[in-house]
Amino acid sequence: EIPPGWEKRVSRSTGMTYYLNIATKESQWELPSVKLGEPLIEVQCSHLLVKHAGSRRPSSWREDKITRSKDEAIAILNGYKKKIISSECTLQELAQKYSDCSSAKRGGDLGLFRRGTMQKPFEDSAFNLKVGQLSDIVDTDSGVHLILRTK
Ligand SMILES: N=C(N)NCCC[C@H](NC(=O)[C@@H]1CCC/C1=C\[C@H](COP(=O)(O)O)NC(=O)[C@@H](N)Cc1ccccc1)C(N)=O
Repeated sequence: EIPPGWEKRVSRSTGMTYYLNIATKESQWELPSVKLGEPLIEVQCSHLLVKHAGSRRPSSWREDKITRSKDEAIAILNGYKKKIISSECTLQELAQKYSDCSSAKRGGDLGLFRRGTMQKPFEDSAFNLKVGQLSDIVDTDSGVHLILRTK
């Protein structure tokens, strides 16, 4: 059957069935195969980062000197999570406006990455998400994140 995070579509021009990745809007003819039990080599994620005074680099494109407390950053991120879960906004929309990471310009998209690239708490969360699944709040030296696995 179709793995989570994908949708079956019929091409209007050819009547052929194709598969659409709900999060990345990429499409492909072949049924996306989730080879169960195979080690997951790389994933694609989008994230929303809220930095705080204790972040390793308390500065971003949004704010030159970030002084909010970690508790405040967590409260802000919980507010964003509620909006995403209620479908009021998408993570991409909120990341574009509010993420303290340079990936904000790409709706938080980090591209495909392998283990060993991101900080451990981020990697552990990302590689445990199903495609289309949103993480809990993840704490790294950069700040606090929401992660959406898109591939
Ligand atoms: N694709 C890669 N190889 N990029 C290197 C990742 C380095 C890695 N980054 C992290 O673990 C966190 C989690 C996601 C973003 C991130 C941190 C910071 C923000 O925090 P700060 O460093 O100010 O503390 N954003 C980045 O790194 C951005 N280049 C991510 C990115 C942006 C645009 C396109 C692709 C990737 C690390 N080992 O520090």
